Amino acid sequence: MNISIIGATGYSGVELIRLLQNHPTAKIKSLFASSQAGLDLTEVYPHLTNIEQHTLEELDVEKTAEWVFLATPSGVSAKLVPSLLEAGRKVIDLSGDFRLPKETYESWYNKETANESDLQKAVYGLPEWFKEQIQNAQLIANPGCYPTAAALGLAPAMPYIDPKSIIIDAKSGVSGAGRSASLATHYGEVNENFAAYRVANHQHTPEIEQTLQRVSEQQPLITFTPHLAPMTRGILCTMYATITEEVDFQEVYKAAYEGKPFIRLRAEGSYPRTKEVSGSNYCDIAVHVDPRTNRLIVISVIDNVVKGAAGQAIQNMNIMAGLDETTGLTFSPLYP
Ligand SMILES: NC(=O)C1=CN([C@@H]2O[C@H](COP(=O)(O)OP(=O)(O)OC[C@H]3O[C@@H](n4cnc5c(N)ncnc54)[C@H](OP(=O)(O)O)[C@@H]3O)[C@@H](O)[C@H]2O)C=CC1
Ligand SMILES: CC(=O)N[C@@H](CCC(=O)OP(=O)(O)O)C(=O)O
Repeated sequence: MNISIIGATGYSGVELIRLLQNHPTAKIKSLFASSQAGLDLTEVYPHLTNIEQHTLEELDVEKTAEWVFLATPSGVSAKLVPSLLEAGRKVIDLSGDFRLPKETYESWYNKETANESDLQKAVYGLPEWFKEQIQNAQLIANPGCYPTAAALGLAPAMPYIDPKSIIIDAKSGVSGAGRSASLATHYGEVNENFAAYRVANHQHTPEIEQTLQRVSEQQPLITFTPHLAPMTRGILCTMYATITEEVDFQEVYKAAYEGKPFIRLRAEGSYPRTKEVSGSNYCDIAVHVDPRTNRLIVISVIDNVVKGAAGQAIQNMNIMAGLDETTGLTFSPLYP
């Protein structure tokens, strides 16, 4: 399987490079960048010295291989994907451009996306819930990092909770914001610091609602509050919802995720931590029930650049290619 990565110099791009090294049938053929095109990969990432030898190229659709991963900022793939599909490529887009209906995307991202007919071609790549559709897709909209952690954590509970009562309190490491320098992610601003951001207007809100609606008969209305935590990798979501039907939630989750290799349902009432999934494609989930408030409380953790981006993208590629979905992804988290 010959691979091209567009946006290879970003954090998700370089994570794709790391993970694809463990893949038995994938081979990186070309890496494309934008402002850093023309440099050797090792000039941008010296940790890959003697491991990957590539010159970063300026994008040319003709030069892309059969499998294309787009790890570019929002707005870029909306323009590139139509010509990649036209050229017969199989495309996995890590950005938000193909995840939402046009109007919803444009109002939450404040930019234009592709036209309706191209948007219709995309399959939402959350394998634990949409594997069948992914098998036949030519274009995957790889889920966002927060939506992956939140939807995997809440989906099994949807029939038994009030969909309008959901509160998602999420914390992300700084790599979620990408590699470009910014004041918000500057060491002096993030270290020993902790803050909420984009309260009531984060672009992942409609994506989480859309997924929870697709996996149930419910119309959720969520409160989603992201926070920036002083760590490099990881997302932890603590999620609250009012219980409408008393069931054994541990059993409900066990049944929902049986045979799903990357979901690790932890003991009821336990406390998954971000380091326990760091560098891996696992999503660890624990359910708690608070009888005093009649609320379900779910904790879910992922590595934002692996299950939240590059790892999930490779899981999708495996499914599209008819391989076992775990191919090249069965390594342990990096601990401590
Ligand atoms: N970081 C994360 O945890 C997650 C990220 N994502 C999504 O994945 C995508 C990539 O994110 P991330 O890796 O963090 O981003 P980075 O900012 O780290 O990297 C962006 C990459 O895109 C390239 N690029 C920038 N502008 C253009 C352009 N106009 N045309 C082509 N290439 C361009 C850059 O190239 P150069 O260096 O040469 O300028 C760089 O390789 C985003 O859409 C993001 O939302 C999704 C889930 C999680
Ligand atoms: C910590 C941090 O800044 N995280 C980013 C995650 C963005 C992302 O993944 O963007 P998509 O919308 O393309 O999925 C954010 O909150 O915007």
